[in-house]
Amino acid sequence: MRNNLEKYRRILGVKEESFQDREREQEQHWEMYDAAILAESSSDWVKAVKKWKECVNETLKQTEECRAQCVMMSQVIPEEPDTVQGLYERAADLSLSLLSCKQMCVTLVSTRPGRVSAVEDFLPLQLEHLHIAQFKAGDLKGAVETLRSLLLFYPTDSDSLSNLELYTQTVEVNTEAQETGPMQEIAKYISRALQEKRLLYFGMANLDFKFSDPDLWTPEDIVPESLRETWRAEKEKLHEKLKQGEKVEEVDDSGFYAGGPVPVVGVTITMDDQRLNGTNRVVLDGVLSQSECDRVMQLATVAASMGDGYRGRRSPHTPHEKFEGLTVLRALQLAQDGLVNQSDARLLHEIGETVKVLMDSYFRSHSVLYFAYTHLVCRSAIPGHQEGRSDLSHPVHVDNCILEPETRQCWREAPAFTHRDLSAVLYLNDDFEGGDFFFADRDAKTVTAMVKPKCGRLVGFTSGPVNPHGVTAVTAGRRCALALWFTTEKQHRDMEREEAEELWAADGKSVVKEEKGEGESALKSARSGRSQGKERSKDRERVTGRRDEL
Ligand SMILES: O=C(O)CCC(=O)C(=O)O
Ligand SMILES: [Fe+2]
Repeated sequence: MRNNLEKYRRILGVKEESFQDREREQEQHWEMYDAAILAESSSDWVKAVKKWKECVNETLKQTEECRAQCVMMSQVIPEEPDTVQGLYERAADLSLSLLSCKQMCVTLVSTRPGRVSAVEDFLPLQLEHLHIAQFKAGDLKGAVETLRSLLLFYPTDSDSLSNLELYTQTVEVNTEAQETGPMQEIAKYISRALQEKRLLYFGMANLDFKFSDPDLWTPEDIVPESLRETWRAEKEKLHEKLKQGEKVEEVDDSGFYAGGPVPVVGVTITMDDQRLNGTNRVVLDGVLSQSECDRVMQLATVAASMGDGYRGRRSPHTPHEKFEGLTVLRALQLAQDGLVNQSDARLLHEIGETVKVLMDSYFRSHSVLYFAYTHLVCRSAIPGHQEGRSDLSHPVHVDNCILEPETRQCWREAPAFTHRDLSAVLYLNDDFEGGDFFFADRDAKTVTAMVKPKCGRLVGFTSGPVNPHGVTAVTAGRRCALALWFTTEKQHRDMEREEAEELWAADGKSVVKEEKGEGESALKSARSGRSQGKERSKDRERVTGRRDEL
């Protein structure tokens, strides 16, 4: 649907005003939510405060709009039910249904469009983030107000109580700040919710009304005695489920198993799962010789200056760095135009073949592996833009799903490249500052392992939720790496790579260079080992799948 909308937008004569995206209007709080998380990840606390406040207000607004819809719907009187009900029962049923509809708005508003599960405790979660951001931004009065609002949801929460003590004892807090009460809107929200819940639970206990409470914070004393035992048991079950979710998440169900052989002469395993504190991760050294690194670096320099930047954007991740990318096909086209050496363009292609052999062998699986996307990427620090910088060169992410650090969930859905199964990054140099690769926990904060790039070092891992990762800021110089992704889904194989191979084949040269004992190459055994060139030319059919890119 979204893709179609984009297509219509591009049709000649269609103006932006022709579109009114009603769905987007209902998604604004998610945009604010994402902006707030982003601001937090770069420690921009002032912005985070602003975005969290907007998010809380928008969430309350969306809730009101949803509740108004319930009122509209309730004005249509349903037909006479089959069951024989007295007038009072019927009236009670209708008004309880209205209340239940209003309560369900919590679930609707806290479910991202296109997803099935709601973010539990959505409003308390936002308040939790907000008070921390306020504290960090130095707005202690705001932090006290937000924390007191959060305590209305969970009055006995020990973490919140000790935070409150910390905030109110901080020297800079004046009496006015100390006496700040909770936000009025939140106080009203809670007291209205409690009134409604009381009636709904009464209906459950006495009128056989069915109601499923969308909140985790509902206090026990709201629930009538007769329902308490079942209520407690259900709550216990829910907590158990949430805990289970946390436990199983570290199991990699990708179907890949680290620990296979490394069948390339000169390549050694430097770090395995154990050294990298995780699952399905590896660091290999000796994949490229120094002169190979130099040749690819040279290619990057020439090609980048030819303007194959990152689709006109300076950097997709940070304004403090310049980001340049080059694909195999683009390298070949530049070679055909005589702008770079044919042999260097070909080297880029061949390195990919070696990496594929290594990844395929080390991460054992029953599936056939295809290239999904390959590009050479350089990140350069922009001089004069490094002072006081606290962001990352590449924020913590997972390659094939959208990581939501607050809930520790990872959503395997667009715009993530969901078909990516294995990721590999092959480094080319180390003459820059910063730019370390790191694995992180799903909270996107706890670093579990660091890898320092250097020529010929390859970091490989499964592309799913067990392997969140990022890159620290490049604060001086230029850091280049060849990033490769592999897929087990044939329809998502890299058609651009095949196009490049066709061009080479048309030139009367085989795609994979024959082994001639080039002397310098650490790539020897691999390149001849596993070429799928011939196989590819057989299945030439066009795929309609989305073109892969960064
Ligand atoms: O350059 C690196 O070290 C990692 C890059 C990365 O994670 C990515 O492009 O997805
Ligand atoms: Fe990545």
